[in-house]
Parts: sequence; structure tokens; C-alpha cells
Amino acid sequence: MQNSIHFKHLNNSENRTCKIVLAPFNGGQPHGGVDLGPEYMLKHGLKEQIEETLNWKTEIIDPLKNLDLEKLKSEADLKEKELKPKIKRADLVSLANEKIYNACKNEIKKDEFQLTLGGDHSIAIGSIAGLLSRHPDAGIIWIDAHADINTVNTTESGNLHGCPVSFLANMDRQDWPESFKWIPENLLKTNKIAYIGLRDVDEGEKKILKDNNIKAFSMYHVDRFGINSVVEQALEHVSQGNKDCPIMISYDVDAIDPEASVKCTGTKVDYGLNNREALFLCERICETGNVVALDVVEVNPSLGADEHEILKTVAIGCSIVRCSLGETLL
Ligand SMILES: NC(=[NH2+])NCCC[C@H](N)C(=O)O
Ligand SMILES: [Mn+2]
Ligand SMILES: [Mn+2]
Repeated sequence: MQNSIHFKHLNNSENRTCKIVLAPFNGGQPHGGVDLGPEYMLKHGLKEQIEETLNWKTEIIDPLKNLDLEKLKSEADLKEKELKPKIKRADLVSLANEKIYNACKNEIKKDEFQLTLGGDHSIAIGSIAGLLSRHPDAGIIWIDAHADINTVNTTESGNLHGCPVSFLANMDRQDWPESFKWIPENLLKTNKIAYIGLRDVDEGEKKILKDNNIKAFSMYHVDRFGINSVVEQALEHVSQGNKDCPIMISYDVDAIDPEASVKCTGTKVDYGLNNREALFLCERICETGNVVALDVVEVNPSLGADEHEILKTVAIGCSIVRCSLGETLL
């Protein structure tokens, strides 16, 4: 059965297509296993769910398939053992993202949905840069416990999954490693992004959010106004008065409360979104008819204590996708 949503920017015929971009990349943070996210979500039946339940065509794109990522990572780590650079594995993160960017840019048509399965959140550099190549004025709703807006100068951990937004917004570009210079200039304006779910933001990031006047709804705002009002305000802000503004969701599953469902993720933070809030966001954004792309990142099956914990995290990752494509809307 097809739901009644009219996707304003997509092909609405029986050929409506979801391109699934695999981004099994873990180099933006220290834990192994987050690279297994795509495999586990697909094993859970995600592709079939999109095709059979939701009636979309799907096609898999695998931009990292020719890279020996584990080998490249050990080489990078070996080199950095002596050099101890401030940011970790910069060239590797850049290389993987350039591949993701080019795949999203060249292998997805304007009227197709872009679904990227991570991987750690550094992969949003490539996926969002790719999406913006087709929809330059898209608004980004970033759902996360973290702001991921550290610059190469403010990062305390050196982990690049804490920095993707600063690269997309070209912050401190003059201090970037040479390898990142493929990222286009004037890409993401800071008034075209809004955060939902924040509760662990570094001091340097707080200053960046404030100095740039970036719209950020923390868990405090979710409690105070309710998720419905928060998502409305976020959409209104990034749409900048355009009721047809294309919208991309970048969804870090650590936005969701560990007790509610997401224990298998690398940087867990207590007291997050409950399961209904987590999915309502996707339902409401889908309902606008403006959604054009989604990332689901930071699913790490290796961090599960048992099968049940893994299943719960993987299952909500798949639900995020289905709700964003309209499954639960009548
Ligand atoms: N995508 C994530 N889970 N990011 C966590 C980032 C944590 C911390 N702010 C850092 O920069 O290291
Ligand atoms: Mn996070
Ligand atoms: Mn994140």
C-alpha cells in the first residue's frame, strides 16, 4: 500500500526511488563496530521494508567499496602515534567523505530520495554536501545529543564525528588540513540548520552556537514546549519563509534515550528522546511533503551487551527510515 503523502520534490509515480548510500565508516571516532550499521539495518530487512511495505523502488550505492578502510585506518593510526595531531585521521575522513559526496552528487537524481546509512556522524560531511549540490537551499534538521560543530581548533577529543557541521559551514577553513579543500565554499549557511535533542554540548560549541545565532532545541526545550512545537519551530526556522523548502534530516541515534531503545552507540548520553518523540519527528517532517534526504548514523552493533540490545537499536534505526518515508502516516 502507498501512503497518501505527496513528496513535493520527488517522483510520486510508481517509480518513486530511494537511493540507499552505504557509509560503513568508523574513522571519525574511536570505536570499532559503527561500520556495521548499514549491514545490520539491511539484515533487519530495511530494503524490503522500503520496497514491499512502502512501495518505493530502491537502489544501493556503495561509494566506499574499493577502499580497504581497516588497512587505511591502521596506517593512519600508526603514523599519528608519533605525530599526535590535534585531529585524528583527517586524511582518511576526508577521503571517505569525498567518495560519499561524489556518489550522492553524481548517482542520485534530483527527484530521488537520498538515504545514507552510517557509519559515524562524520559521514554527514559527504552526504549533506552531496544533497546540497542538488538542493542548495535545503534546510537541515540535525537530531542528536551532540552539536557536532567543533572546529579543527575547538575539538577536545580530536574525533571528527564531533566536527561535521563546522566543515559544512566552512568554519575556520583557513586552518583545515589540505585534504578537506574539496568541500565547496558557501555550502551550508548557519541559518539553514536547526538542532533537536541536544544535551551534551562542549563549551567551545556553545560559543559557536551563540556567536552564529544557530537554532538549537535541547532536551530542555523538548520538555518545556513539547516535541510537536519544537519540530514546528525548527522547520519554520530552516525553511526561511519558503513553504516548499526541501528538508534533510541528519539523525544520530544517540539523540534517543539509552533506556528507551538506543544502547548500542558510541557516545551515549542519558535522558534523551523517548521512542515516540524520536519517531514523531520523522513523521511530522515527512508529513510536510518536503523531505528529500535522511542520514541514520552511529548505530554500533558491537556495543550491545546481548542480542536484545542490538536488536532494539537496529530496529529503531529502521523505524526512523520508515517513518521518514511515510509508513505510519495514514
Ligand atoms: N556524532 C557524535 N556522536 N558526536 C559526539 C561528539 C562528542 C564531543 N562533542 C566531541 O567532539 O568529541
Ligand atoms: Mn551524537
Ligand atoms: Mn552526531
